[in-house]
Amino acid sequence: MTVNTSPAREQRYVTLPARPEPLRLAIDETAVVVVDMQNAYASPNGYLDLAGFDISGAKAAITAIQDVLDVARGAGVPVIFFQNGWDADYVEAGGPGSPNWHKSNALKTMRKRPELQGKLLAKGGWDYALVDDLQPKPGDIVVPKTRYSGFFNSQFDSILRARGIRNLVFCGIATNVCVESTLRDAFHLEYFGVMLEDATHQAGPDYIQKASIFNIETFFGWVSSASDFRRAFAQTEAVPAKKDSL
Ligand SMILES: C/C(=C/NC(N)=O)C(=O)O
Repeated sequence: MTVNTSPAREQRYVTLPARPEPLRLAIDETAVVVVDMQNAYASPNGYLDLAGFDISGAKAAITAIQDVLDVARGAGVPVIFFQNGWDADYVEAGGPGSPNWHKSNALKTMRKRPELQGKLLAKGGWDYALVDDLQPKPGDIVVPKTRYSGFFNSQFDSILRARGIRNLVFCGIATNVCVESTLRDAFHLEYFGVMLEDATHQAGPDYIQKASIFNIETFFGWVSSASDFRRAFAQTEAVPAKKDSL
């Protein structure tokens, strides 16, 4: 039985300009991760907007992500969408025994405004849906999640390991919550995480975006941009397979 399903073949690499240093990535070991680009986080009258967060940067992030996905799909890089939320009865959100019940601003907003009950981040509803401008295409993967980190209680790690993915390119909303939480967990699980800063938007004031960027480039991973991602893939390097492995 042959266990390794990838035959020895040419390896393709890109060198992504990044801080604190450029990253040379094997394309076959890389995935793009789109975090929670749902109406809840990126549309007027979605959860973040209703909860009083400034979502004015979401439009620019959507445009940048569209460009990143265009490049990724063209290069055969897997695209993985996270979709954050809970069943319509909010059982998955956890009750008063869960810190999530106390910290989730979506749950708190619904308790404050009972007319919103059942609307925010509920599976099947408009708020939970991915935004129209970033709909998955055939071959993309959608991973539901119920907490900030995409690794927690989800299929994400198994999906990555089964495909030999080691490098994760992050975009989405919110930089300082689900993007950073997932990238931190990626670091602890030995994945290389890079965030495309202009393809993200924070939940909170501008300094929060800067704080996340500092954390990521100093402690947990690398920071690059959507335009550098495109430029890097325009200069793909092919390394022929070694003769003795043919
Ligand atoms: C504040 C918040 C952020 N989520 C995210 N996708 O980063 C939440 O879900 O409450």
